[in-house]
Formats: sequence, structure tokens, C-alpha cells
Amino acid sequence: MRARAALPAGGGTAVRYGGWPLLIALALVAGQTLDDYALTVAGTILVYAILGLGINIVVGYAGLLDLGFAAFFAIGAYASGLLTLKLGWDFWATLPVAVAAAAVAGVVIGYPTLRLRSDYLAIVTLGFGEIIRITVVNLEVTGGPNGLTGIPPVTVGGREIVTPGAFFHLALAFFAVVLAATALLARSRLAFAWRAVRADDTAAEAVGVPARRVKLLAYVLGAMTGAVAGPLNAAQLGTVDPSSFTFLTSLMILLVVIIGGMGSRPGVMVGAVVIVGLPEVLRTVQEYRGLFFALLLIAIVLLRPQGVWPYRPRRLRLPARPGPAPEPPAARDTVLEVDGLTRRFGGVTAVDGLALRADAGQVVSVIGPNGAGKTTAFNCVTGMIAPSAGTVVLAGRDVRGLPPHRVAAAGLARTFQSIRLFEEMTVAENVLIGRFARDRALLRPLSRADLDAVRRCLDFVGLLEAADRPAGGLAYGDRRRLEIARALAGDPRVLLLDEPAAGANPTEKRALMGLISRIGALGAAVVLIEHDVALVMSISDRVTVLEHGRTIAVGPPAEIQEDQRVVAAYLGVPDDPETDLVSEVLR
Ligand SMILES: Nc1ncnc2c1ncn2[C@@H]1O[C@H](COP(=O)(O)OP(=O)(O)OP(=O)(O)O)[C@@H](O)[C@H]1O
Repeated sequence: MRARAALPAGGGTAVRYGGWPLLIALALVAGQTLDDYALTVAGTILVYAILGLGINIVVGYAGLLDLGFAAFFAIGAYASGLLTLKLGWDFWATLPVAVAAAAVAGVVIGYPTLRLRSDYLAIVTLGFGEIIRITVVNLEVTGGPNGLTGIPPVTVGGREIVTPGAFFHLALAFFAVVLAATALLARSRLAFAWRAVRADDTAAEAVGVPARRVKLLAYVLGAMTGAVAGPLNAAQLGTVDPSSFTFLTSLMILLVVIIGGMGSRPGVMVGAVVIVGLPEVLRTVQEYRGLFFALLLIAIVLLRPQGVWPYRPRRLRLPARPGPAPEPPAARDTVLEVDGLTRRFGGVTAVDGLALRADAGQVVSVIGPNGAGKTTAFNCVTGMIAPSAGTVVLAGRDVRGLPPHRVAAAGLARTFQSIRLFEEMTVAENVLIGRFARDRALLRPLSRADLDAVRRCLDFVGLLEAADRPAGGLAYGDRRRLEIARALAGDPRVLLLDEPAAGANPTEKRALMGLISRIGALGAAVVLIEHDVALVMSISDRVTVLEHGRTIAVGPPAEIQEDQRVVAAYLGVPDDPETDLVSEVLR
């Protein structure tokens, strides 16, 4: 393990270490040397860069495809323009109202729609963009198709911002502020949650990330950021024209992040230069301008599919030495009590009156043939599906009916039958996401406790050396261990493992058995679904056997091994030579 500093995150590019102030200083110099035409174009580039930083939160970080982002640009512009013209407000006073209006619109449209999958969400956002445009075109107060005209210039320190040079400097100041705000967001725990939700929202929710809230935050914060460009653009032009907020504008804003690089803030700047600047450069070729622009965009997408300046994840800097380990709970209490758990799917009763108890430090297994109802029982306990009847009490608290992230926060972690990792995130980042079950703060940077927990859990499963590798590149056994480390990061009281040995070779199975036994020593109860009966019998304190949803046997492994109903359930034919073979396997 390499020695690492105890800083939460770091990186290696020039932009990361003070490159932005340098670029802004260069822009200031350019502001002194460029002519009025170039300064006007540069001002528009900055407006689009601000829009790009907004949509980058929604699409780049959280992976929510938004085809109507121009709506927030319009809301910002109209809110500011109307307050200035109708109520005589000063530009600066209109700004917070414009941003708040976009936030409200973001909540109103986002709350009901963000449960939709990406393609449906894209259609809804496209519709929202059109609704806003058609509304402002048809309302009298917004000036109809003519929009708003005669918006007074911005005043700064008593000086009117009227020249292209002055506007460029104003836009640069706006850009710097928005950039700093989005940089802070990118360092927060929320940014990690966004990436996890983008990769697999079900898995993120199951390990404690409040996926819907996290998506809504992306939508609203993106809307607020983009809305800043509205008043700025209105002040630049002195007008608000509804034809500036068409579907084409939304596409242009989206292209800023696609061309620049999804999730990359320097990429947004590059994308804005390409999308706004390139057509201006191509003015020299007049009627072929559109054609050349399209060809160049295609070339960029083909040559740089990740964008001109792709997102480069920061490496998590884990502490060089282990931090203090959490105290294991002293009492060997019952931490999970499931009673009468039933789940019906139409005419099929997948789980029928299941009773299950797990004490701290115990390994309790649930076995049964295919279709016996094991996974359905897990899904009911973890809140992924609602049970039809029954109770689930976790550490004395009734968690039935709670969403998975709240069940996880109450102390119940799980793994999945088919492994669900955040493939593009690193091994350490995957474990970090499991930490949300313990600490749900979103808007603060990573803490030392977060990084200590990641280090401890990786060390526990033997993956510390692989901390910086992408999870998608791990071998099968390591993927299983990583899923367990992620589940342990939230210091769970109960860990549900769904067929952890499926697909593992004998060596991997042995390592897994050792690992599961050690989890008990941490003070957590382990509930295991497993088809490998030999593994179950060797590590379990108690075994529950299901068949067709019903519990047919409960007891210590020795009793279960002798139970003829269990043997029959596995083969279906008791007292037959093959049954003896199954009895052998059960032993
Ligand atoms: N969403 C669903 N809709 C309808 N039926 C379902 C659904 N999920 C599970 N079932 C049914 O419930 C029963 C139990 O399935 P479940 O996947 O829980 O069994 P299992 O014991 O986990 O099986 P396996 O060992 O193959 O994973 C099966 O008959 C299955 O077809």
C-alpha cells in the first residue's frame, strides 16, 4: 500500500492546481486586447459556459438526460426582465428571484418525474421546455412573440455595463462565481452520490443513498445554476426573445457537455468555446457554415467520444494508517426479527408467513430450492418490495414499508444475487457509497471518518491494494468481496448476503467462508441465502429451509441435515437412492 496523505481528494492536472485562476487571468488580458466583436462572442461563450455548468450537474454528474434545459435559461431571463421592466427592480435584486424561480420550477417538474427511467425523463423534459416556450409566447405579460424589450443595462458601482468589453468582464465574474460554487459541489459527498445513482440507482438506494432526493437535488441545483445565465443574457441584449429558448437551444446546451466531456468542468468551458465560437469562426465560409459545423461536431464526437476534455476522477486519498475501529456492540441482542412475512404476486404466494430471527454475531442461513421465495423474502425485508403482510423489526425498530435507503440507514445492509457494483467508480469509491447508510450528509466534503471507514472495510476484505482500480475491472471473487466491503461501510447491525458463493471456484468459496465467519466477530448478524449447502452447514448457527414460500424446517445445521422434509424438498423423492446422495451432500 502506497503511503498517502490524509487529504480527502486530489488530482494531477494543471487545471486542478490553480489552472482556473490562470485561465481567468488570461481571459482578463484577452478582455483588454480583443475587439468589440470578439468580446461580444466571448461574452456569449461565457453565458453558454454557465448554462453548461448547470446542465453538467444534471447530465454529467447525475446522468439524467435533460432535453429541455433552455426552460431554466428562459425562466431566469423572464423573471429578471419582468421584475426590471414591470416593477422597476434593480438587476442585482432580480438575480436571487430568478434563481429561486428556477429552483421552484425544478422541484415542480422534477419531483413527480425523476422516478422515470432516462428515456422517459428525456421526453418529459423536452415537453417541459416546449411548455415554457409556448407559455411565454402566448402570455401578454411576457410580451408574446416579441418578448421583452428595453431592459436597462446592469450598473456596477454606479457604472452602466454597456460596452462588449464591460459585459465580458461582468460575465467573467459571474462565470468565476458559478465555477467556484460547482467546484465545491463536485468535492461534496453529494457528487459521489450522484455518480453512484447514475451507475445503478437501485444498488445506491440499497446501500443508503436517498436516490430520489439525490436526483432531485441534481435537477434543482442544475436549474438554479443554468438560471443565472438568463438575467445575464437579458442584460447583454437588452431584450428577452422567446426564440432564444427553443429545443435547438436546449440541444446546443447539451452539446456543450457532450463535446466538452460529461462531468468535466474544464470540458464545459471547451464545449462552450466550440459550440458558440466555432460557428463564428466559420462565418468566413458563409453558406457552408452549417455543414462545416456539423462535420466538425461529428469529427469531435468520433475522435473524442468522451469529450475534448474528459472527466478525470480524483483518487480518494485514504489514510496511510488505520483509524480507530468502531466498538462492536457488547450485547448479543436479537437484531432482526421477521414475523409472518408474506408476499403474493397475483395468485403466487412467493413468501408465506416467514419467521426469521438473527442475533448479533450469528450467521443465519435461508436455503431452499429454486423459486422457494428466498430472494423475495430478502427484497421484502430490505424494503425493495412491499410485503403483503408481516412485520420486520430491526434493532427494535419496525422498518416494514420504509424505502430501502431508510432500511439501510436503520442498520441493514445487503448484497445482490447478481453483483451490482458501480462499475465506473473505483474500488474505494464503491465502498465510500456504502458509508451513506451511516452518515447521510450530502452537502459537506468527505470526512476523515468516511476515509477511515473505507480503508478499514477494504482492509477487512483484503482489497486495500486495489483501492484505486475501477470496480468494473475486478475478477469475480474480488467483485463479491467488494460488494461485501461496501455493505460493511455503513457499520450495519445485519448483513444480508444473497448467494455470495454463486459462480465462485472452490478457493474463492473457502476465502468467502472465512470472511463471513469474521463478519460475525464484528458484531453484525449475517443472514445468508445460499445454494451451496455444504458452505451453509459449515458456517451457520441456524438454518431456515423454504419450499414454495413456506418454512419447512428451522434449526441448527445438525438437525437440518437429518430432516427428511428438507432432503425431499431438494430432490422431491424421499426414500430413494438419489435421496441418500442428497443427504450426503447436506452433510
Ligand atoms: N416480480 C415478480 N412477479 C411475479 N412473480 C414473482 C416475482 N418475483 C418472484 N416471483 C415468483 O416468486 C417465487 C419465488 O421467487 P424467488 O426469486 O424469491 O425465489 P428464490 O428462492 O430466490 O429462487 P432462486 O434460488 O432461483 O433465486 C417464484 O415462483 C417466482 O416466480
